[in-house]
Amino acid sequence: MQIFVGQLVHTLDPTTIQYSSLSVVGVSDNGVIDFAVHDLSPGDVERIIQEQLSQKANLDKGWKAENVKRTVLGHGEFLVPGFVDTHTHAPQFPNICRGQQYELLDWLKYITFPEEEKLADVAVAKRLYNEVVRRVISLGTTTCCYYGSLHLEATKVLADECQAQGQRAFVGKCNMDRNGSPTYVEASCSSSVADTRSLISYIQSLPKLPTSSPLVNPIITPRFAISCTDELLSQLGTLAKENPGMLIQTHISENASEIAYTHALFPNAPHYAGVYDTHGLLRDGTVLGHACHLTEEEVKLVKQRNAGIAHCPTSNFNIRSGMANVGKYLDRGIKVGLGTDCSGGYCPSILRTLQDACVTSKILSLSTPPKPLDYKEDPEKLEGKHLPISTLLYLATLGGADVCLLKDKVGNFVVGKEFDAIVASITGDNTPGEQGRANPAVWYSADDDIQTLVERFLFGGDDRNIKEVYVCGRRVGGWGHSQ
Ligand SMILES: O=c1[nH]c(=O)c2nc[nH]c2[nH]1
Repeated sequence: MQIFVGQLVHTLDPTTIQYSSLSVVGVSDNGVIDFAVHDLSPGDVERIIQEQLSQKANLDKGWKAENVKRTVLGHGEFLVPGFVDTHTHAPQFPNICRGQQYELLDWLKYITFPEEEKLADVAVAKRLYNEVVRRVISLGTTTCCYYGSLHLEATKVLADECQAQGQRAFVGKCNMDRNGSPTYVEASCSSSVADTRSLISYIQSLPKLPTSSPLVNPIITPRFAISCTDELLSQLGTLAKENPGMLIQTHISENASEIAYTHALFPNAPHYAGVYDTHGLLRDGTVLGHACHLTEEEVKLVKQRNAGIAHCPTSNFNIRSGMANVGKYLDRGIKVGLGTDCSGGYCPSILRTLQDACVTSKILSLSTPPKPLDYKEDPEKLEGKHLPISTLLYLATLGGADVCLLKDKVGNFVVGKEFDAIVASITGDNTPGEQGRANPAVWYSADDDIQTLVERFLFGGDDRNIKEVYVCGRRVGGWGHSQ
């Protein structure tokens, strides 16, 4: 068992955040949160720990209290639930920061497809994916939805890396049997589906966590409607039907030219979302990347099907796609998480994505027409307002977990969930010559309360402020972590 003693923050729903200036969290050897007691005064800590340990010993006579490892956090340190990245492209990482001069369709043609093509070589995949997964973990992402390239063998390597480095992940091989480039497109619909089936079997054979949940999961990944023939979408719909609990990820309604092209390719579909729906690909566990320009009818359909949205604001700004109205989606009860969308997005950190989600909501709120003087604002509603800290942290953690159908497993520190967590630390020393873990954007003061520490971390933090990263109770990263 491990016990963490210190400050903590987590969310319980989109508008409920819990700060605790002193908590005790016990994590069993299988990685599950055994107890969590908050808002303690320092004099209570030892008594609470001893009560919990003796309860454990009473329940299990063979259990020994001497195997307990204690981690006591310092003042500028606190526990945050591990981040969930609901949308990123592992083969595109070498392109991070390139290509912002293009919009989506040209960006795919000139920047993205030529890079993804390189993954035909498994040696490239081995070098690249080791680095990608390591970097993503170092930024506090404990669960990640990865798009791979079109290649089966390279995508197996990506799954192997997540497994080896201990990251909870959903890994999919992109399906694309049309509208790629002459050298980057799948040979046929049948080979695309056959490779997808092989990848699913391969990933399902990887070892499980001590809780018997899988660490790495397959995810069905039709790249987007434009890149899939009707036949391919139908066959992927059949595959989805055969695997009712399996996640599906794709792009939707990202930019104006993409939407127009989709309508031209699928003239009989009622709208973009309808293309996926009519092929059985819009359901609970579908992760829709972007969703910047959904029509009212599409919003209703997404809610009806209980699909989730990966909000990718950094990418949406970078390649000038649009702004997703996350406040509206949350008001309608649609599941929403955050996606870094590298390399449309130029930063693999969910913290950066959270900051851009905040900016998106502020721009949308500034673009809302002024309200009449007698207008009564509904305090429960988020649409038209800037998103509060509670909602931003929710999107980065529990909201993402909900999108990935993991809400009952991870996303906050509720007893019975698996311990996916970050130990954040904002006490870096900025004295000249003492570079250490210093982050010049974060100003630490010994007077800071937990709310202030959290604000500083969310808006100024980076990997220098991510001291430890845990997945299912096992330390997998953070600075100072050796592999
Ligand atoms: O941001 C994006 N990145 C991609 O790789 C992609 N493919 C289709 N649509 C896409 N959008």
